Amino acid sequence: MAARVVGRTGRLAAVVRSSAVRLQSRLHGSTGLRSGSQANFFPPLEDAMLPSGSFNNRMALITGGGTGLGRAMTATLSQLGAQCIIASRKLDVLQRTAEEISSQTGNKVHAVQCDVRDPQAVSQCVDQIEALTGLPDVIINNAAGNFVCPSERLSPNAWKTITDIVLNGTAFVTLELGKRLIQNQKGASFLAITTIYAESGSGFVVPSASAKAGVEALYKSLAAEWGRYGHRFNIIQPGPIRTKGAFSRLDPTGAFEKAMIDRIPTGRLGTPAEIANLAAYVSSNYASWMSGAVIRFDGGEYVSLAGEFNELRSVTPDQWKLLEAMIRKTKGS
Ligand SMILES: CCCCCCCCCCC/C=C\C=C\C(=O)SCCNC(=O)CCNC(=O)[C@H](O)C(C)(C)COP(=O)(O)OP(=O)(O)OC[C@H]1O[C@@H](n2cnc3c(N)ncnc32)[C@H](O)[C@@H]1OP(=O)(O)O
Ligand SMILES: NC(=O)C1=CN([C@@H]2O[C@H](COP(=O)(O)OP(=O)(O)OC[C@H]3O[C@@H](n4cnc5c(N)ncnc54)[C@H](OP(=O)(O)O)[C@@H]3O)[C@@H](O)[C@H]2O)C=CC1
Repeated sequence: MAARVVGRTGRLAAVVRSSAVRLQSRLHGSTGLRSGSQANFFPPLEDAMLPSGSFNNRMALITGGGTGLGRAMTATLSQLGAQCIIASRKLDVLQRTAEEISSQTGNKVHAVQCDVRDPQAVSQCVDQIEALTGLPDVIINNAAGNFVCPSERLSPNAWKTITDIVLNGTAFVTLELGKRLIQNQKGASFLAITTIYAESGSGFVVPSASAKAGVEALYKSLAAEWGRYGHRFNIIQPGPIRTKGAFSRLDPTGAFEKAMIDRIPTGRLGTPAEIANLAAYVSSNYASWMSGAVIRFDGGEYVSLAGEFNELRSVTPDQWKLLEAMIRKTKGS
């Protein structure tokens, strides 16, 4: 009897070990067990979700709107009728994006140069915006900087650069616009784009994690304080969505993409159009009762990373039979 149990236990250990090996090999990029075919259940819809004209006569400022997710949000808002202003450091990039989007949607997109780390530049940028369109109804704080780096290799200036762009930049833009909106008794929707690890923290992107957590505290605090002025503050935490800006700095060799997709329950990355639809909804009057919300939009990645037992997804039905038999055999403690 004892020999039978030992034999079974040995076999079980072997199958579990081989599962672990397969799991490791998935993590390191060789052929995995999961094909990601569950992505077929979750096809992204790319067209604008809100009724056309939802943003007619509305002005939207999108920081970092020249590239990546900011560009997609600008395109969607513009398609829905908004007059957009995009602001960041590279005027040529902004102007190209503005022209491309304007020519597709027929709605004006303005390009304004601004380094959000510099409060004076932010103030001048808001002067320009007031002159161009008046104060905006929609503000999306999307500009960011990031790179993967072991924390022991970070210089003080590396820390300062990321936290200045992400936390101070968001604060300067939000406070400058907030004060002027309050003075003019005009309401607005503020949205900040953070990340799922703003909540958990993450090694190797510590300045970004710290600054994004600060942005979330800022937005939740102002949601409570400035509702009385007609301002809503919300946060979207995107999971991985392929953009040149993010992927070139966070996975420069592409070695981690497969492992990342394997841990996402919906089996795929998000798309810029999907986040643009969510940002448009949150910024629209359809969401006028939404304030102080933190919306995770990540295909399930966060809960997948968090659950201690989630690796058991790689246990096969046959292995489960053995595990269950062992568990059922256990009597007492
Ligand atoms: C298991 C792994 C999984 C991998 C997943 C991959 C994909 C994941 C997707 C999910 C993403 C989640 C969150 C994403 C959050 C983001 O914010 S992505 C957006 C990224 N976009 C950008 O960063 C665009 C803007 N970035 C920049 O302009 C620059 O990169 C920078 C550095 C942020 C700012 O530029 P600049 O002001 O010109 O700064 P520099 O003068 O170049 O540098 C300032 C100091 O920083 C030091 N530095 C710069 N790069 C590095 C580096 N790679 N490593 C270490 N240090 C660096 C630089 O040396 C300066 O410091 P010193 O003066 O002391 O030398
Ligand atoms: N892509 C992803 O998987 C994820 C992205 N995010 C977040 O989404 C947002 C957009 O990222 P993404 O589109 O991927 O990456 P991008 O690199 O394309 O976007 C970052 C933008 O920020 C602007 N920017 C950077 N520094 C400054 C500055 N000092 N002043 C003004 N603008 C600045 C850049 O423009 P310029 O260089 O002209 O200044 C750029 O347009 C960020 O907040 C990021 O943290 C969060 C989670 C996942």
